[in-house]
Amino acid sequence: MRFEERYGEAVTDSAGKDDYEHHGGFPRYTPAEVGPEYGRLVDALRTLQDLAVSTAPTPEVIEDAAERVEALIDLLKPFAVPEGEQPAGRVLSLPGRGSLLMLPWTVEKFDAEGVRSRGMFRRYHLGGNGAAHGGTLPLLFDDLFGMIQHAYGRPISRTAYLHINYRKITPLDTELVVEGSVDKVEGRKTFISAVLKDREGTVLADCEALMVQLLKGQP
Ligand SMILES: CCCCCCCCCCCCCC(=O)SCCNC(=O)CCNC(=O)[C@H](O)C(C)(C)COP(=O)(O)OP(=O)(O)OC[C@H]1O[C@@H](n2cnc3c(N)ncnc32)[C@H](O)[C@@H]1OP(=O)(O)O
Repeated sequence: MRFEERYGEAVTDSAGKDDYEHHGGFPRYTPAEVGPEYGRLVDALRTLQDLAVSTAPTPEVIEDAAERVEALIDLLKPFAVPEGEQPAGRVLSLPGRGSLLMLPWTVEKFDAEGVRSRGMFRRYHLGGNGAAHGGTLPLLFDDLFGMIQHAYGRPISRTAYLHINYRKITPLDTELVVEGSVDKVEGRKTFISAVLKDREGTVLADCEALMVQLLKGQP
């Protein structure tokens, strides 16, 4: 299957084709085929996360909610699968690639020249005084860097360091854009940088990182 068919319209012909023989001990990740019901579930769970950290229900409602969540756990538990087989994280067309851990951002450019993603930090990501938690920005950048590596055609690598400059407060519920690209490659080392901006183009944070290509069997 052609690369762009696997990853969708955000991908252009210049997207790299990496070699899975050099992915250390990582399982082979392939895009997941899911129906619209999967995106619906992830979206509902994200709203639930927002509500879980922003509501103060009565004890009766908390009891009721706990029972319903426990029922949901019982429903899903029998379908547990090993890493690499779950759709979460493997659906490029969904916000956060369908993973609840990732920021619910949507990739709009994915090629060898770089990756751009757009989205919002939500109530779930609150740090204090209306701003995104400082720890959520490295998550956004680190995941973006993984995609940049992939789009550039580099084998899966581990982040050796990640340096963030927090330039301005990152607001919640505001559309933002993050974009980055490979700066240089030196043997196993890939140097990547990216910038987070608001819609007016104000830089909120910038980040640079070193990713080191894994050796055969390296975890
Ligand atoms: C289906 C669609 C999916 C698409 C998306 C898929 C996304 C998937 C994304 C998955 C993404 C997953 C992402 C994650 O999971 S990132 C998870 C967080 N990162 C880690 O857990 C990494 C832990 N560390 C390690 O494993 C090792 O330290 C690594 C592997 C990084 C290097 O240990 P290794 O023993 O192998 O190599 P080396 O030490 O000989 O170093 C090699 C070279 O690098 C240079 N160096 C090293 N460290 C630093 C440093 N801090 N500053 C400056 N330089 C540094 C070093 O000087 C040397 O340079 P040189 O002397 O050769 O010039």
